[in-house]
Amino acid sequence: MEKIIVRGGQRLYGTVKVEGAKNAVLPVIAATLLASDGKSVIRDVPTLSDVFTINEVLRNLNAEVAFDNNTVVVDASRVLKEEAPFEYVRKMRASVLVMGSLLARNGRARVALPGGCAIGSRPIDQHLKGFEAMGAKVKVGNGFIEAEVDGRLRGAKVYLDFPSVGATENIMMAATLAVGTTTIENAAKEPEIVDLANFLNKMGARVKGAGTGTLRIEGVDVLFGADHNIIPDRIEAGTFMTAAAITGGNVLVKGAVPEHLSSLIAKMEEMGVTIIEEEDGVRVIGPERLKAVDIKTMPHPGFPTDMQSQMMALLLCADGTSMITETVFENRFMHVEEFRRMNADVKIEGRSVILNGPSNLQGAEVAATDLRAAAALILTGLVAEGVTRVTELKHLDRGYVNFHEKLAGLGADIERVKEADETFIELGKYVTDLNA
Ligand SMILES: CC(=O)N[C@H]1[C@@H](OP(=O)(O)OP(=O)(O)OC[C@H]2O[C@@H](n3ccc(=O)[nH]c3=O)[C@H](O)[C@@H]2O)O[C@H](CO)[C@@H](O)[C@@H]1O
Ligand SMILES: C=C(OP(=O)(O)O)C(=O)O
Repeated sequence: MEKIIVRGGQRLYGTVKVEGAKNAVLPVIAATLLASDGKSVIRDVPTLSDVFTINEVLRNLNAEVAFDNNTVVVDASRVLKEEAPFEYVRKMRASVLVMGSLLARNGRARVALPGGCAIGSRPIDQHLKGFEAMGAKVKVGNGFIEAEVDGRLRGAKVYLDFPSVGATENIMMAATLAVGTTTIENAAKEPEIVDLANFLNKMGARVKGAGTGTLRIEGVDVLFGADHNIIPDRIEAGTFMTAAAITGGNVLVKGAVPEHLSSLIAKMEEMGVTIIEEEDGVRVIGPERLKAVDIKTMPHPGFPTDMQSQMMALLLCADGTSMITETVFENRFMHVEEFRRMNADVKIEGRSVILNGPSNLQGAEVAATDLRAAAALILTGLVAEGVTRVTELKHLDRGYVNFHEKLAGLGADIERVKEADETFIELGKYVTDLNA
């Protein structure tokens, strides 16, 4: 078993560079399946386990995929298969994003039911509602969702009950090759939706309104491979901004796009953090004392749920009482119990969490419950007294490239070890002490 070991007490200084966005690259790679002609070249791709998984899903569907030097090249011009099996969907829910492309290309898609995960039940009813509105027949059985259409999908009006990111993406991809025009009302407005729309338009699609609540997609007959650079990861950027703030440090987060981070910047400023927009990123200077604030997660441009646990780490260090309300996922507080193991004064009340800060944080052995919780526990370890050991790093690797190395580059006392290595290191220290 691998662990990250953090010894608290170092302020972070320097520059850290963000990678391409996980949540942009996964739908973009799924969209490459729409190109029956030509190769797609996707650049600034982070080397995350989720990217390896989506690449495997595509290979399994008979696409040719190469991944080297942060660049993914996809040739999806061969006849595609139609099934995404459970072994991939189980590893990564975003595998369901191939459904829209497959349905549009093949007229048929069969994808394993994703089921729930650590942050909520996460149904995909809104995705399916969109496909049905476009003329697909959807059947659920034996652990699979099957969608099929006679001939081509037809443009339709789709109203989403909630501005779901995945449903907006899946329906948008399906609509690009439909006959006629599709409108998606109450669409998600996340920067990753805009990135996907830009990629689709480069492929020859006609998508308008990305970034607003109404998307209009005029179907075309054929799409072509295209060349695209993925936007910077606003959640990775926000995580490093939090690392700077929590340690009272001074860090330039290179590549952070302020317009993608406006709710986080506003909340950090309310807490007394200095944020300076520089030419190539965002500089964060942590204050001596942080102020308590209330936070409610919302769809973009509201406060992102993917920053909720990192912000919880920061609020544990603030003076006074804070409240965090989670409105996007019904069960995204699994990390609270882990924070409590670090002596955090935090309790859950319904869909909110109440924090009385500053907590007298102490190092402990804690387990990551999802990828953002993994990052948040490590951030807490940066300021806790003593040693924090974080396990279940498979979650971290889904969303962060070389997280501990980037933090070490900023001055954190952090290492990643295998359990056997740790015993060896401890033994080494013991022998050194004996010899002293
Ligand atoms: C790969 C990716 O991009 N993941 C992001 C994406 O996930 P994802 O696309 O899964 O998130 P959604 O926006 O779809 O989900 C938001 C809420 O809507 C509900 N819902 C969603 C679809 C549906 O058909 N029915 C339904 O009820 C979900 O259970 C959840 O409670 O957006 C989330 C919300 O910003 C982020 O936390 C994830 O990091
Ligand atoms: C919840 C997240 O991702 P996913 O939707 O891929 O589980 C996340 O990135 O925080």
